[in-house]
Amino acid sequence: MLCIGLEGTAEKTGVGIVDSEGNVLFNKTIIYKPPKQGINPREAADHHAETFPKLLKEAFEVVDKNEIDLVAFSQGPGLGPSLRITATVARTLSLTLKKPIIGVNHCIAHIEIGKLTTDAEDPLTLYVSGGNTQVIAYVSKRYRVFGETLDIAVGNCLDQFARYANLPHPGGPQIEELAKKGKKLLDLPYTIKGMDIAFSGLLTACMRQYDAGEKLEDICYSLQEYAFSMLTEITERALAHTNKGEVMLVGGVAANTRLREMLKNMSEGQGVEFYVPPKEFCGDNGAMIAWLGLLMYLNGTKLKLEDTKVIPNYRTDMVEVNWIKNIKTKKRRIPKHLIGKGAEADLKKGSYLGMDVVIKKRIKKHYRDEKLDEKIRKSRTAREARYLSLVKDFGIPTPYVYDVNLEEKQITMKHIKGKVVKDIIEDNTKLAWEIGKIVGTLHKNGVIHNDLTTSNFILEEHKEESKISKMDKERQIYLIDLGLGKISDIDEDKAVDLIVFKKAVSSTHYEKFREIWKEFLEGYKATYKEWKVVLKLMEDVEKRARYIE
Ligand SMILES: C[C@@H](O)[C@H](NC(=O)OP(=O)(O)OC[C@H]1O[C@@H](n2cnc3c(N)ncnc32)[C@H](O)[C@@H]1O)C(=O)O
Ligand SMILES: Nc1ncnc2c1ncn2[C@@H]1O[C@H](COP(=O)(O)OP(=O)(O)OP(=O)(O)O)[C@@H](O)[C@H]1O
Ligand SMILES: [Fe+2]
Repeated sequence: MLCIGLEGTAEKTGVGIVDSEGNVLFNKTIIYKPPKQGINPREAADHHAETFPKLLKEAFEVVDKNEIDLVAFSQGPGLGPSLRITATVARTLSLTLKKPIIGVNHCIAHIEIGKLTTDAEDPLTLYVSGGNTQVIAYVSKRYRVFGETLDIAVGNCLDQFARYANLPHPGGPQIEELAKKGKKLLDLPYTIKGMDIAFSGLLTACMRQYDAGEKLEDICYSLQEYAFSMLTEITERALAHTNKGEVMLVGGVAANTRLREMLKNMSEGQGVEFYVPPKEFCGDNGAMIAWLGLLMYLNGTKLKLEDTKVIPNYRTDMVEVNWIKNIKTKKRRIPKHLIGKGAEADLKKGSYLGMDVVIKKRIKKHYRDEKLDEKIRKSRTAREARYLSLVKDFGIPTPYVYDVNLEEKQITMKHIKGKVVKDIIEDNTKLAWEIGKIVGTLHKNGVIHNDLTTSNFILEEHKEESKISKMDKERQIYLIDLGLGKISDIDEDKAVDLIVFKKAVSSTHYEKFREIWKEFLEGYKATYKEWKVVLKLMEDVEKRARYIE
């Protein structure tokens, strides 16, 4: 069976033909070069209208058009005008050839072509391009987004900086070349919120450095080091969270050698495989649309012509996956001598003045520039120790800190005997109410956690019944992992704290998401009286990173 795929979500026009065995018979992409002020959606759409007929002619010179059995097109996410032209061309083609039509999700197409062209089977995927930045994993019948950008995509950040510095579009490859000649690491913002990330602060800071006359090579070097370390870190965080055994890098920015090197290095450190598709299949292309179209069609998806409307904000987790059947899942393994291995730290049991303790050591990350790595690990260790003590004063249970060693980047704290809330919350959603209360208390006191997930709460175990006094009967939930915490009374910071938690819950506890989120909000509202402002802002921030018509 042969499928022709049309890609046209933004400024690239792509046509590909793939057979049901996964052989790519034709694949060509033509990029629209935008004027200096950036992509104008109408002009990008005009480019598609001119380019599709040319590409189709070429494709049908390689494969007889009468042999085509299926027409697939990118239905979203993307720019409205571009998507509409692509859909129109696809409808016309389907009617002319009298063959069925199928609309596919562009982001998932990037992942599936990656799986086709590498040995990856069930990877955690970092998808980085001009329009998207997401960390995605397949869990329980859907591709779920564990982390993503809260503002602009990384490719967009690179392209916007390039334009500011008078470099041609697309900026990514230009910056990569210049970065090779840069040596000095500038001081720039490094923004991580749980498994989410933000780039606009980094972009503005680079523009200011350029205005101040810093060498362009050094800015490019620093921009790459910061942006790619941040991306590698959120991927590592999602890896520690999902325990997947493979990492894959896809999207246009996957062409970058430095980013590949960092992710490979991180994957080795976590003992998992790393994959990246050949360059032809990293950026937008028609073959990926054709291949996903085939997978869906052969597994029963049929689309009526009236259902071919474009979906500009088509989310990765909206797609019901029917083509993944028997999956061979590899798992990340935690070394035996540790009680836990997070994204940042190794956790070991120990003893301190006769007490049971946990030693949390932030280990060196060899993928990061050495100076940047030292700075991050030191400041987070100091911060975590400080905040664990600080929030105790608000009545929030945290493990007692016995010792802090900044040289070793190590904290010795009380060992909380119990279960991580992530493993038990689905059977006891009321725990979310308690978490809401803890977060409400933090916010009331002007503290932001910045890494709220159900892995960062521990429910203390019951002591032996006979030894329990009345007061002890109330089991306590302990808050841990405060390395990203900060003092702030800014409502937007509080809103982002909730977004981070919401996303962690919706990707991890999808079946109980509504109940957990409802309980959480009730606990939060009961504790923090300014909740209304925060919830309103949450909606605004959530909208920011989406495509709009
Ligand atoms: C919605 C869709 O249209 C959009 N497509 C897209 O952004 O094109 P893609 O081909 O996946 O990626 C282009 C981006 O990839 C960057 N890029 C290309 N080569 C690069 C390199 N060597 N280093 C860094 N970035 C690079 C470009 O600067 C540009 O931002 C997307 O996938 O989000
Ligand atoms: N004081 C403690 N007592 C008992 N177990 C703990 C304690 N601190 C951490 N742990 C265990 O170790 C795991 C990882 O700890 P933590 O989240 O602090 O590390 P991390 O590297 O910062 O993780 P992340 O991947 O969230 O960044 C926890 O989920 C928990 O299971
Ligand atoms: Fe793309």
